[in-house]
Amino acid sequence: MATKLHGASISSSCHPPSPKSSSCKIKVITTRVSIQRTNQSLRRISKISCCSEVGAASTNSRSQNKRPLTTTDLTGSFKDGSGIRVAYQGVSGAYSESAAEKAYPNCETVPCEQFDIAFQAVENWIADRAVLPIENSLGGSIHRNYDLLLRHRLHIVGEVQLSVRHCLLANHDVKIEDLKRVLSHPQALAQCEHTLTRLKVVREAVDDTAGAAQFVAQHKLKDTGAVASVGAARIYDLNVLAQDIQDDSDNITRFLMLARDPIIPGTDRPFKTSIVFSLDEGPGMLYKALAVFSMRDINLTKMESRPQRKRPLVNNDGLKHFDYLFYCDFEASMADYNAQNALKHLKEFATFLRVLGSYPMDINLV
Ligand SMILES: O=C(O)C(=O)C[C@]1(C(=O)O)C=C[C@@H](O)C=C1
Repeated sequence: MATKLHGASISSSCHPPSPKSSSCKIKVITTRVSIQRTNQSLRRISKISCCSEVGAASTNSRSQNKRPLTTTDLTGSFKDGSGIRVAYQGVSGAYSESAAEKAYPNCETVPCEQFDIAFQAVENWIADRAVLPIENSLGGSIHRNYDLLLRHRLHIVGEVQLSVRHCLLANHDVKIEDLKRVLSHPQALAQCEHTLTRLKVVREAVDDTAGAAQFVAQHKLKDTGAVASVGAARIYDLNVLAQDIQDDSDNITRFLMLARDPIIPGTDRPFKTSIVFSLDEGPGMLYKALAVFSMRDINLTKMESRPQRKRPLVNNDGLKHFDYLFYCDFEASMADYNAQNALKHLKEFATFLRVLGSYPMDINLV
């Protein structure tokens, strides 16, 4: 199983690949990730270093053997995910890993201890993509990840909707009535509220669903179960005591795919764009902001407001108000003039505006 990346494994002192900086990065990876991984990274990093030297005048034999970049180098492997390393929060068997595999079927998944580490793994070129759960049809928004989107500089390059079917897992000789405690990710516990209330068990939140399964198995617990996937049951050799224990059979989590660079938005298929903005305080300000979309017939699919962490309170004529950031998804590509005009219009009065990404909509639910 892959080693989980943790905070200390990511050094912010290493920067995007250049022939000079890659040795520094390799050192970081060598100490933390499995040897096999390191070799793959070495190959990848040396390939990138090679590319960055294309065209440089040099007479040594290494330079003479270099071939020019082709379109396939730029796009080929990213199509089916082979050669891509995708960072996710959790351990093997987490739903985020399944989301990564749905988006990039042949990718190499990189488990990370926290969401923040997954972002840093991409920023520091340890991974090529990060996958991030952002909202669930039963549990709602994953607020922390909205905050992380703004704190980091990654771009949204895709979305994946995954049907999440939770199981109640326990060690092999444990019966459902033996359970006094159930471990899982807080979102998963919230999604199984009814079942867990009926069982009268104590709920304990842990970092991810598969991590809960791993803990129960490793410690051979007899009075504790885990809410996790059927895949996690297989990986950690646990018994499935109950299947589909989520409160509603339609339990869908939406994940975002993040990369260092944005993709070029297209108009060949349905696209979605995610933005974040802030406004001055005053009557009708949000109404005015949303009107830039409605007057152009652009459909909004999601709206989320989060307090501005650095200045939560604004002073308005002696009255203090919370100052908000508005996250908004709309159904249009940034290649579309209509969308460009809407944002130009919004920018005229928004106090802050950032496009988080323009990416193909996921229309296949798995
Ligand atoms: O713990 C996991 O398996 C995750 O991938 C995280 C997560 C989440 O954060 O929402 C993903 C999907 C489910 O909604 C439950 C948990």
